[in-house]
This record gives sequence, structure tokens and C-alpha cells, in this order.
Amino acid sequence: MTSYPAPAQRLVESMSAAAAADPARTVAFQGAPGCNSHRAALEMLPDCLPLPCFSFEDALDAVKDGRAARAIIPIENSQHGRVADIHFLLPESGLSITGEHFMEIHACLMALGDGPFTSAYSHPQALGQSRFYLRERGIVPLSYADTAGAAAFVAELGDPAIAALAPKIAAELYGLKVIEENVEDAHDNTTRFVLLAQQPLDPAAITGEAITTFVFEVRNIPAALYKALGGFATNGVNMTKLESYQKGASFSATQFFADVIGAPGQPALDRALEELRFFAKDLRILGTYPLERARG
Ligand SMILES: O=C(O)C(=O)Cc1ccccc1
Repeated sequence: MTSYPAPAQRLVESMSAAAAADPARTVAFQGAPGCNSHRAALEMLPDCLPLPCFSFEDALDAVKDGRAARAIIPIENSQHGRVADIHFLLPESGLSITGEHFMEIHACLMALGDGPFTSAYSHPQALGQSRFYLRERGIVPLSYADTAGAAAFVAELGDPAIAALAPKIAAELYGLKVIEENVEDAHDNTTRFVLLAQQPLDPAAITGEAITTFVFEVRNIPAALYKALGGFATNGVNMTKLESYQKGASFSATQFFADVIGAPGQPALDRALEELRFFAKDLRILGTYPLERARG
């Protein structure tokens, strides 16, 4: 799918051609060149060939059909929480998580004019991370598919009163002026990205600490979650993330998305997962991978 604004199109084409020549080195990301996911791909894997994809689904499809060995996807942000869709798309994709990467996110206000600005386009996460900044200045937040794409779109619109919030590099790539740097409301604003591949890592091959991500479902009856998670408490397994979301319209069951420290094959985690299987249904391990940042 090619819905990129014209100023981004040529870059997208040259990066896509380079990636097509070497899928094993290719890492798909959602967004236009210069977006945060592009930066995260290069920070985590400096030798990779980043492949821009317009939507998350396109990025996941690139891995599923072998055009990219891996995809990098933002999953959660310290300031603005869960990144929409991915908790639904990831289990559906059948891909495995093979790595994580934490990256500080800084946003720049950029535009063709010098201000004042009526509105600013960006990814909803970036808009949420700078909401107080925008509100104080009366700038209306407008959603775009990604930050760098928003910058390219603002360049294409040609209206000096419309700005974008994007990484600084996007201003250079798309010919916008940097109006102000670091406009995020919290300067330690950090996003966690995950790396996805067709094949899971072998937990036994991970040296150092590992983290395991899984999803499961419990019926909405009293104490169901308490019982399902009891084995993690009794076996001393540290759960570092637990999110819930409704599946379907009946509201009779809830799906949970969890991270725990450890790897299958370790007796404590095996016992906890066995107990979970007894009380929950549809337990699916999405991956075991090296812990990049210690929790706690
Ligand atoms: O739009 C981007 O730049 C992305 O890569 C998504 C995103 C947006 C804000 C913070 C982290 C990732």
C-alpha cells in the first residue's frame, strides 16, 4: 500500500528497493522515513535495512511473506500507555517476539512558517505525549498515521500555519523548519519496542536474563484471574506487565497480555504456566527474548 505524502515517496521507494535486495537484513517498521520506529530499528540493529510500511498490518505482512526477516513495533510508552491495536494484532499475526528495545522519544514542533500555528499533525501517541504543550498554545492536535509522515504531509499541504510533531530528522528530510525541540511533556518519555520474527528464539539459547510475553483468556467469574495468577506468586515469578482487554461483544471473557521475568524450561516459570493453563484458556506464548532493561 502506498499512501505516503509525495515528499516521502521517493525515500520510501529507495529504501524499499534496498530492502528487496536483502530480506535477511530487512526490518519492517510502520511509518515514513524518519519516524520513531525507523530510528529505533537503526538504534537496535545498526546494520539493518529498514523497510517503511504504511500500516502495522503491512509491516507484519512483510515478515509473514518473507520480504523482511523482522519487524520493529512500538508497544507501550511511559507517558501515554499502550500503543493502540498492537495487543490485538500481535497475537493474531502468528509472529514471535524475539527482542525488546527501549528508546527515549523527543518531539520537535516543525512547520513551513514561523507561527503562530492553528493545528499540529502527528501520531496519536506523540500528540498524547505533548498534550499540555499543545493545549497551552492553543494548537489543535490532529492525528496522522505516524510522526514523520505527518511532517511530510505538512510539507505537502504548504500551509505555514499548520505544524507537525516529529523527530528532528523529519524536518531535514521533508524541508520543514524546526520551531522548538523537546516539546514532549516529560523529558524521560520512553517507548518500548518489540522485534518480531517468523520463528521464536530458543529460550535455552538466551544467555543472561530473559523475559517471556504471553496472552491468555479467563472467563469473567469471581476470582478467575486470582486463581490463574496464583502460580506466579507461589513460585516467585516476577510479573512486570499485565493488561486486559475485552474480546468480542459479549463481555463474558477477558484477554490478558502479560510479561514475566524468566524463560520456559526454568522450573519456577514452568510450574506457574502449568497452573495458569489449568485456570485459563487459550494460553499463547508470544516469545521469550533477552531482557534489555532490568525491571524493578
Ligand atoms: O509515528 C512514529 O514516529 C512511530 O514510530 C510511532 C511512535 C510514535 C510516538 C512514540 C513512539 C512511536
